[in-house]
Amino acid sequence: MKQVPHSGLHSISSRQFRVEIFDTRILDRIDFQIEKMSSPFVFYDHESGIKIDFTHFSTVSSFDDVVPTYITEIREIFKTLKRIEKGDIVNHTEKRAVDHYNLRMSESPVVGKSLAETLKQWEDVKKLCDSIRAGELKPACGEKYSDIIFNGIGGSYLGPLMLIISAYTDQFCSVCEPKLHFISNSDPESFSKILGRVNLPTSIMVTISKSGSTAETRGNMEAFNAILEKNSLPKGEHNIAITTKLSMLDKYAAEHKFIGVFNMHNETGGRTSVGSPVGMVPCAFAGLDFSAFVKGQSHMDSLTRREDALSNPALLMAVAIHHSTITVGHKNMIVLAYCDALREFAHYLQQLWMESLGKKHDTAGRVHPEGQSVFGGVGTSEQHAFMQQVQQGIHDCFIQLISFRRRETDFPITSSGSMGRQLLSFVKGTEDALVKNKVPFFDISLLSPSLFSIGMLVALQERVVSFLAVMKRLNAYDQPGVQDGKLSAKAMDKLSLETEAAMAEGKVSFEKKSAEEVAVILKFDEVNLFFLEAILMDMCENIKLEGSYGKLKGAEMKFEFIDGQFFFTMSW
Ligand SMILES: O=P(O)(O)OC[C@H]1O[C@](O)(CO)[C@@H](O)[C@@H]1O
Repeated sequence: MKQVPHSGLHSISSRQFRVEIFDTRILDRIDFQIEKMSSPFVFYDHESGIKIDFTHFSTVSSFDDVVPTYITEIREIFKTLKRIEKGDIVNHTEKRAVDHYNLRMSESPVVGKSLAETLKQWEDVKKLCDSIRAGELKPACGEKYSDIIFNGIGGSYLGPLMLIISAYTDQFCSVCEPKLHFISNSDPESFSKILGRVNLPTSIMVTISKSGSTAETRGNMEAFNAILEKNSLPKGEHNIAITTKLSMLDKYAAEHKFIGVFNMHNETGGRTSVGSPVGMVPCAFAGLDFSAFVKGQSHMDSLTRREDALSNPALLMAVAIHHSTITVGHKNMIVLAYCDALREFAHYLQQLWMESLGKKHDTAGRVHPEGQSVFGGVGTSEQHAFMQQVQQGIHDCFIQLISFRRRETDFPITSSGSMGRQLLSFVKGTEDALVKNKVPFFDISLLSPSLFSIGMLVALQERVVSFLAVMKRLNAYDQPGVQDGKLSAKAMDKLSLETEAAMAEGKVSFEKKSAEEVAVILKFDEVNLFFLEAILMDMCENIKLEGSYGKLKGAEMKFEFIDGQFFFTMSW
């Protein structure tokens, strides 16, 4: 194993590896050129200042040993990369191309999709949002719009939230004007709290949904619009939509004359949509320069498109991670970002990585379960949470540490010199402890948490995920598993409505009946008792709550728990 000194890495300005692999599948000889690397273990980009240090990714002895063993996969990676950029169908499950890289390419081969087109769309978005922010566009009451509620879930929520938190931390609601709010879940309690904070006549709900039919998002919009109606406020003035053309939401927005509709492409996946209007509109309302973000993505893409494998940062990361997972079996990745600006970054990555790489089948349709669990948060806070297990408990993970080298502000602190220097001590202190405890990690550092840097980080992770998917032979761009829960929730919705209707119809009463017996009383032929019992329990708790069981007004319901079973009583 090659020994790399703890500090003072060797400087190799230009080195060539000629690699011959005695594998009959490989017909040509491949040359790897290392140019801008100070060592095979450190990647550094002079232009942006991003540095990725693999020195302590101990499951990889050296890239010049390990990279050549993945030549077949690397060839496939570059073939796929080109097919993606050309707009070929690469998501075979959904039969569509994948265009998030094209949206930020200076010279994209796909007509109508490029960095220039994206920046043009950004100008349109900004125009509308700026006129709302400046009070040029006002609702009927004549006052300036005061509150924007972003409504979306998964990729239609995590990216926007991450961008806004990166600029304002979690204080965004009190800092931004208009005030910004997020609703994602179906959660009546948080929805009610948001409604309590906003001034309804000067509020806008921005509904973000690629499909335009996601149940939670649709439900939140419906509830908001019902409240507008109750208050005699027109829907159009208080709604903006971001969706694909002709989706259910798009049609609804046209019908109700929403003040803004911004379309995203069918080829833009939910978890990679932050570079589309999904990220633009939140940035515009928050006064953030989205163009810097997308230019950061574009710059990173130029680095991760490099075919000289050892100077392509995403390829090095993908090889290191893939090698580690197949040789040691590390299935957990912990992301620790040492900066409050990246508070939501690990959460964002969780969807990007796990929805993309957690698959049952490979691209040939064979059952071959894969996955990469992602956990994380903000360092140093997480050192006081899960780092005990990571350092000394089971060795089932590798770590990504992310930090920034330049500060805009600092405050003196006796023990460390300053607050910023204390943070650095914690980054390096953690790394030293990881080395001592033999936990592999790589360290990414950038200049400052600007939108450009965050764009680079997002694009880097997207590319690593794309590359890993090729190495693991899976489709990174579909998510059939998410569908399972969605379909079951739909079935539960149906039963819930049927139960309410059947009870209301005959003003049904019963005493001390099990869910199974209630099903017989309601004349349900085939019923999922697991669902029915949950519905009956919910009725017991909420039957009198306004807005919950409208048809059961006047009914009383209670349950008893006898000998390990629930029995229900209903009366009117
Ligand atoms: O933007 P939509 O269509 O509402 O979907 C939201 C999220 O739901 C998913 O389809 C499944 O979780 C994600 O891929 C997507 O980000």
